[in-house]
Amino acid sequence: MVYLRCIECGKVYENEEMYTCPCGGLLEVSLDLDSIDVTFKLDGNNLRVWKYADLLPVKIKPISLNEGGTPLFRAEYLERELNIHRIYVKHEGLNPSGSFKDRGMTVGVTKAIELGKKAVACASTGNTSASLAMYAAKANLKAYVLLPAGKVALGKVAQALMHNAKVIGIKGNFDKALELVREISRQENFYLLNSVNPFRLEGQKTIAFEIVDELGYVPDRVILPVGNAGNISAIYKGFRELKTLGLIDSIPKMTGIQAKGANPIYRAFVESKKVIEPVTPETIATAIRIGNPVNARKALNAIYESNGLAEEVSDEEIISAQKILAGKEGIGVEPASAASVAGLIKLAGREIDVDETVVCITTGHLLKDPEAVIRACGSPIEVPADIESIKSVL
Ligand SMILES: Cc1ncc(COP(=O)(O)O)c(C=O)c1O
Ligand SMILES: N[C@@H](CCOP(=O)(O)O)C(=O)O
Repeated sequence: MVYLRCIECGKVYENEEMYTCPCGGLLEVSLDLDSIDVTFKLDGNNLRVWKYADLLPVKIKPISLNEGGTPLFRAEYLERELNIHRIYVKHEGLNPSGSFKDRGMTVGVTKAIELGKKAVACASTGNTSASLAMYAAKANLKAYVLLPAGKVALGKVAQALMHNAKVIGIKGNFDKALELVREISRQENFYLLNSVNPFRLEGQKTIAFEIVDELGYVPDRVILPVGNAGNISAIYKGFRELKTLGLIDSIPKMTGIQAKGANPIYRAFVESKKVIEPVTPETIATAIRIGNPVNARKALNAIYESNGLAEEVSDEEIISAQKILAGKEGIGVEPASAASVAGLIKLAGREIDVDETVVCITTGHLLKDPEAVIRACGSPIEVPADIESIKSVL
């Protein structure tokens, strides 16, 4: 049996079509882990989201585009430079739409079908909309997307448009778009697929399952960028479930990295608070340009309960980490994704010991934001079409 449980008042609901508790608290899916027969093996084989179907709360055949199974790269350059023995990068940019959101959408869109919904909707800084549009197309559902106009990377808008979503830009930031889409979804009976939807987050918890599956053990620390804060909450839940099932015996320190200009969770953490003060967000990492993260409470719980931490990084540190990943490790990520590695660089030698095993999650692909690349690297050199001219710039 699947229930939704309020993380604030503990009340439990059988109604699957709720996003928050009447008390205002966030809901999470509560699985009866004692009665689930776990048939998958954490043996490193057949990695993909639906390998873990025993722990995914849907009853019908999934709407799937073969999401998950992303590589865990050893980051040897960073290991040498930072003097940390084992650093891995889990490249979620290699999911079908180019971000980790696909893990959530395969479950969320399947749930939409199960509930008999005809349309899905989201607010987005870009990746959620690209993923929503792709999975809605596959499921033959209508998709509606609200974006902060002019603040979304071009690759992501292109994806949402081509996959047939109705894309609406608003003169406001992501937080405003989310407020609006929540109300519109209520009025129009759209299934809301932002991370306030607890079923979507169930898909994202498979990142934790895959890390253990691929590595063969539990890392000491997982570092990831934090925007609306669903992913850190979902991954932590994944580790918690494996521990409750007796499949692992420790949980990594969940380490959330925010951009300096969009850092409410970092601010709450440094003041040991459980409640955030929203900020007006601004950062080059548009994917995490979020000032009032909806999952802040879940994320802060994940950080405190796992003995993790929150850190902030500047836009310069983000771009520098993006260049190191691309130029030294061969891993192409969008700016927000590089925040995890920027955080690692900042915390190395301070908070992170030399013998820790660290997994950094890179959340989105380099090609999502080509304009950021040109700003960081400049445009290609142009020369006349002759050997001498080419040689002169080698
Ligand atoms: C590329 C990328 N990285 C990180 C994040 C932050 O994830 P979350 O909102 O789950 O904290 C997002 C979206 O929010 C994203 O698109
Ligand atoms: N970066 C996100 C912001 C929305 O987050 P969500 O997890 O609540 O959907 C995006 O790609 O839109």
